[in-house]
Amino acid sequence: MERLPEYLYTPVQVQELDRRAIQDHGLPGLSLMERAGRRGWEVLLNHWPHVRRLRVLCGGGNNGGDGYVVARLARRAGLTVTVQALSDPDKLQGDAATVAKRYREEGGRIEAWNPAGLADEDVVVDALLGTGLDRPVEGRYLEALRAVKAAEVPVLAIDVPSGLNAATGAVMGEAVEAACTVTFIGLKPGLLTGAGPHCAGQLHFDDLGVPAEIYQGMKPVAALCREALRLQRLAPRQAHAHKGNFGHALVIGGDLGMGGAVRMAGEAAGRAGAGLVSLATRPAHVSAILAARPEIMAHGLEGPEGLVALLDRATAWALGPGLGQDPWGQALWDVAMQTDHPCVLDADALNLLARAPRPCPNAVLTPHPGEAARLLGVSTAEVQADRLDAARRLVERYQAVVVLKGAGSVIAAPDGGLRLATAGNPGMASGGMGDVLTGVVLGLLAQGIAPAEAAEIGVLVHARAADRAAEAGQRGLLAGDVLDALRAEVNP
Ligand SMILES: NC(=O)C1=CN([C@@H]2O[C@H](COP(=O)(O)OP(=O)(O)OC[C@H]3O[C@@H](n4cnc5c(N)ncnc54)[C@H](O)[C@@H]3O)[C@@H](O)[C@H]2O)[C@@H](O)CC1
Ligand SMILES: [K+]
Repeated sequence: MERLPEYLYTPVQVQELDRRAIQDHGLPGLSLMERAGRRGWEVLLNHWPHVRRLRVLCGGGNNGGDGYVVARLARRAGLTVTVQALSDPDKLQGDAATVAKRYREEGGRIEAWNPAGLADEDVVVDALLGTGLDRPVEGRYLEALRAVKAAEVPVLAIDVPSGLNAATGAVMGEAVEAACTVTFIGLKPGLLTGAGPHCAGQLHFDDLGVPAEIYQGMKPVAALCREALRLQRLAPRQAHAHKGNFGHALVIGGDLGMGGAVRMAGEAAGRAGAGLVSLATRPAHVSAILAARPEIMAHGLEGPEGLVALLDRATAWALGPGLGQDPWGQALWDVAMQTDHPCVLDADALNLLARAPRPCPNAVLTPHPGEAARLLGVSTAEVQADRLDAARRLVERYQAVVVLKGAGSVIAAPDGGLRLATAGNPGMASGGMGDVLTGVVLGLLAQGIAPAEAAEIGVLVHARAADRAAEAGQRGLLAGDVLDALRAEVNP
């Protein structure tokens, strides 16, 4: 992926930035639009250097205006260009009306929307709706979005894939699934989470040359996970380091039949650099774990007795992988939740927490959308409709650092900080991936990294390792493959 700016702004904020650039800094809106269209055209040529036939679908606002600029440049370059307007082009206003006129003055024609021949185009430019989307798509727009999808033609989306809510990453009825998107002035969070990564495809950014001052005083709604933080916190070790410097990680979980989860979390904690790793699990799992991973100290527990001593020795602990919600897991939960070392709560620990909500100021919670829904008492669809807001509400309710997993993981901290991960891939949708993330975050906590930073770095390390492991293919990627790839990511 292209290098993207660190800070994210909502569509409404981007419209305000746009206004500042034009009104406060005297940048003509028309030159911004011309530059947006030119960047669109450049990205298009870069992706599809052999394109001959182009369909440009233009909406009735300024996003459509960007489309007319692309169309004009494509005609000049000798392409066969069909422009179709979804709203009456004679009702265009301002800069959009001007660029449509320029397009016509060079001999370009504007047709009404018509799906005929769509599948024969080399590329479709989606200039229907951008940051001005304010309601679910319906009518002609809906028909067009469906026809584009059905035609299976590659799409370049201008600014935002039409129909995607760029604030939240939710689909407003129907949305374009673009091969790539070129977005302007501010990176919008909806492009990076929920349905956003799927709809946007490869993301390109251009600030349209607006001066840095316009961003001043505008508080970003979120930011990307910091690569620089990963490099800083995972700097090379000192030559005289010993294992006591890197903490003792304890993973609690693995009820009968679920020993794999706790073992993977433990291994991940070790791969993330914890000095020592202990597991507290059902006695039935101990010998298999020791045979496979003799570096780990595996303790068999029939009940909570003995857990206090293990917790006392740990620098940080994680509860949840394979824990179950039966009396065994519940009893371990009751004991562990008395201690105040930094911890990770995952899987069934989150389900137990949802049953008896309480503040967890030392914890990192790592829910997937279903667990997040239970923690908030809402549906999974409601969580996915606005993942940033769901993460924020989880922080408020549980006073913990929260990692809301799923495409575009969101990390939310009690200080109000929101971070988004751009690394990761759909190969990660397989069993055990969450256990590995739990272990990575735990391993970082054990080394003394503060919870919010451990969550941010942990998500980055985990996703980057998954991307590395997926070089051989996403389908069939196993959590164990990600485990194997972790070491390269914690030694940057
Ligand atoms: N000078 C500027 O303002 C610039 C604007 N830019 C482009 O302009 C876009 C924003 O322009 P606008 O504010 O005009 O907004 P849009 O072009 O995104 O859309 C606004 C129009 O769409 C309608 N609309 C909203 N939701 C709809 C729906 N669900 N179905 C059908 N119609 C719907 C609105 O009523 C309005 O008429 C950006 O995304 C970007 O592409 C760029 O050209 C950069 C410069
Ligand atoms: K668009």
